[in-house]
Amino acid sequence: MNKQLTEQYSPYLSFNRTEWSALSQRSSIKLDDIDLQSLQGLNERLSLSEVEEIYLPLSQLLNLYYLNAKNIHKESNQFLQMETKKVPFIIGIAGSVAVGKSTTARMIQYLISRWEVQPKVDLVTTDGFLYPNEVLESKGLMKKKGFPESYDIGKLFRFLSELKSGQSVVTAPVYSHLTYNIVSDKVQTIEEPDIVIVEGINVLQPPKYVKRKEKPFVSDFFDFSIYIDAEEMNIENWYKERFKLLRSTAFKNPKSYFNKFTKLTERDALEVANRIWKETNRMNLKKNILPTKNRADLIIEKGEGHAVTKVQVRKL
Ligand SMILES: Nc1ncnc2c1ncn2[C@@H]1O[C@H](COP(=O)(O)OP(=O)(O)O)[C@@H](O)[C@H]1O
Ligand SMILES: CC(C)(COP(=O)(O)O)[C@@H](O)C(=O)NCCC(=O)O
Repeated sequence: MNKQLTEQYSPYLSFNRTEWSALSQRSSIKLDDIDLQSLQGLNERLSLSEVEEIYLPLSQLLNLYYLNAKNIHKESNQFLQMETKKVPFIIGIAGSVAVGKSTTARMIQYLISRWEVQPKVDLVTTDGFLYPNEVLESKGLMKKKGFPESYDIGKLFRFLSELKSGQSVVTAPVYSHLTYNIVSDKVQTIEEPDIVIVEGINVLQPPKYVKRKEKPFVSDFFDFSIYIDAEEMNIENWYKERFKLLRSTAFKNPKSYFNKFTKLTERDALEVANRIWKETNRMNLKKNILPTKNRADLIIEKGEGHAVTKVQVRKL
């Protein structure tokens, strides 16, 4: 099929970088109104031109979806003669380990908080819904961290149901990348949010590990979902670069689960990163994450240096 026909039958509208970044001019949110230092503080590698050209238009599009969702919520409740409770707009962000989900989520959180309506926007990562290491060990799943079976998906459903039923205070469990485990005595408290961003590798996955078939998809609770994608080679490099960086920073903390790797030579440490990537993260990407890409409302394709090359938006 030629390109034009493929696009005609695709459920997505496709924008190359030039087309998408031209939308930046149409955005009512301007980079001048944004505290650039705070934005850069989110991730020192973040290029501000990338924020302006790619993430400002994205934030503007999310703003349209948000305002419309608020309207339809109010009007349909009036029609159904139901009380209109404050219910948060939920954005899901999916993609491989190391593709940039947390960075993108923090950036979107920041940009949303600068909207004229100044919504209260919270960010939750699904890491917190992993089973604690003790449980993973007993189930023989330590090398399958991040695979569907390593998450307490029932707990994630309960959390999302509480949010979507308008419960004013909701708590989420917390994961520490330092100890590589759930922090049993800590929770993240979310109070009266307008928007919640739920970021994680598993957020677009089907409920295949739930015994009762009638369980919903995690994404049934989302008002908008984003999948971040890149060539596997790039993601692997980003994973290894991050591993190298952490080795010279966070891993040095004696409390770090990975502290033992600081004692290895650079070559041996990279060998470990290589093994973890191949045996766990790459396998998970191929088997469980990439197949969920076409469930997203918007797909971001990234190339070298995290530069966005293409954005696809589901046709309405
Ligand atoms: N837009 C971006 N520009 C530059 N570097 C980025 C960007 N997004 C992510 N990174 C870098 O890529 C690596 C993986 O990003 P991270 O957000 O931690 O991924 P994930 O949450 O998907 O595991 C990190 O080292 C991060 O600094
Ligand atoms: C906890 C995670 C599954 C979550 O991934 P993230 O949402 O941070 O991309 C991942 O960071 C992880 O620990 N994967 C297992 C193998 C590894 O140590 O990378």
